[in-house]
Amino acid sequence: MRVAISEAQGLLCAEEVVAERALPGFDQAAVDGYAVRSVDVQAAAESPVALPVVGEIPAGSRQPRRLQPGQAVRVVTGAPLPTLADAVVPLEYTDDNPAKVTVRQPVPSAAFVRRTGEDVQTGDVAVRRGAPIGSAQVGLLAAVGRNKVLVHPRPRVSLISVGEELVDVDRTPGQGQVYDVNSYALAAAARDAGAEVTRVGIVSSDPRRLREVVEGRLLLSEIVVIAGGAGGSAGEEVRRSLADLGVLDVTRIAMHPGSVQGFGRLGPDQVPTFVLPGNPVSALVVFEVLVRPLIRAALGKHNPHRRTVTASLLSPVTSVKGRRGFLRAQLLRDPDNGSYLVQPLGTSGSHLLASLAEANCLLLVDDDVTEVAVGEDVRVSFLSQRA
Ligand SMILES: Nc1nc2c(c(=O)[nH]1)N[C@H]1C(S)=C(S)[C@@H](COP(=O)(O)OP(=O)(O)OC[C@H]3O[C@@H](n4cnc5c(N)ncnc54)[C@H](O)[C@@H]3O)O[C@H]1N2
Ligand code: MOO
Repeated sequence: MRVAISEAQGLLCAEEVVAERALPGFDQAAVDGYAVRSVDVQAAAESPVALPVVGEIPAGSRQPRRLQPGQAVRVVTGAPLPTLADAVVPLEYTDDNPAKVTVRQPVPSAAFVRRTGEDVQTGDVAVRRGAPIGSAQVGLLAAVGRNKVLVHPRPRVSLISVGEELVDVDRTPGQGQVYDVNSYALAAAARDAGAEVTRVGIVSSDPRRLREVVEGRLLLSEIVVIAGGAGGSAGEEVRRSLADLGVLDVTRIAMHPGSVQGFGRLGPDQVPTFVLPGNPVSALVVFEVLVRPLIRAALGKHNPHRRTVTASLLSPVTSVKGRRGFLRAQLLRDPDNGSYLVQPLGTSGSHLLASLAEANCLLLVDDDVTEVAVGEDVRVSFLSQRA
């Protein structure tokens, strides 16, 4: 997608931006002073040299100027250098006399001159394909005269919560009702991953209503996420109501938390659609493990995965046999030698959200491992710590 450079910040460049003009675009003064031929001021090493001043060139001057041997022209920073001049004498080396300037110190050729193309030459790649566009890249694009740039756009992600027990945080929950956590938490996670987010909120699991909402979102999304209604009879209902939009496979995945999940490619554009488990921790962890990398890949990230490190375990952990564990934990640094240590938070309940809020990493346990002892090395995946 081509966007205005003012909209490109935070995205990855999707083209090799070749400079069609040099930067600087012309030889120019780097300081306020006097443009001269350097040979004419060489003698200032022994005694001051006086040169007649034949004019002044402001920045942005369009008039071509020419210097005769033995003359000086007053210039300001950024002013085009007159032809024949090969150096600028800074004001500080002169008496700044506007009629006849006295130069007290010589300058070598090319001194205090910004040369054409010394920053970027015509034909150079100013911004590489895959480069993150930050303030410096936006500046460089402007400097080489580009007002638009090809980027990987933010994928549009829609987040829907289903569950008859849910109420929005704006309402007062009745007996047996709970606040909708997932659409808010997942919207935040999707935004953090770099997506453009639509939080649809709670949608009734009435089959026609759910189908209608999902069908609408499929037309406006690159990814659709439905949280809740993965397992049991509710899951069956969700699957049935979306059946004519495409194949949605609801199954068990060998991970904990978050075993029951669904995935399909729905609608005319085969939009990846996830059905995440309803338990808030499970929903966030499955999003982290399966949905986030898809968003990162869509953004053009070379490696869409989180950074992982090896850390030494501070308390023993147990994990469910036959399922890959993603345990909430705190990653620390050993104050003595800086090595990584990891403190598991000791909770595995998928409804215990406060412990996920405490965590800054997920401790990864292979599916064939059920126990890990203190002091053993484990793999740890970072979580976002951005406020
Ligand atoms: N007989 C079995 N029952 C369950 C199993 C199982 O293997 N056998 N697995 C449990 C696990 S683990 C999960 S996870 C859920 C998956 O089923 P659903 O995706 O249909 O989840 P729900 O039943 O709708 O909800 C589970 C739990 O989470 C609460 N929830 C749901 N949505 C939200 C939301 N948006 N905000 C806050 N809380 C939410 C919901 O109230 C439930 O307490 O199945 C288990 N049962
Ligand atoms: O599927 Mo559940 O998510 O393990 O909590």
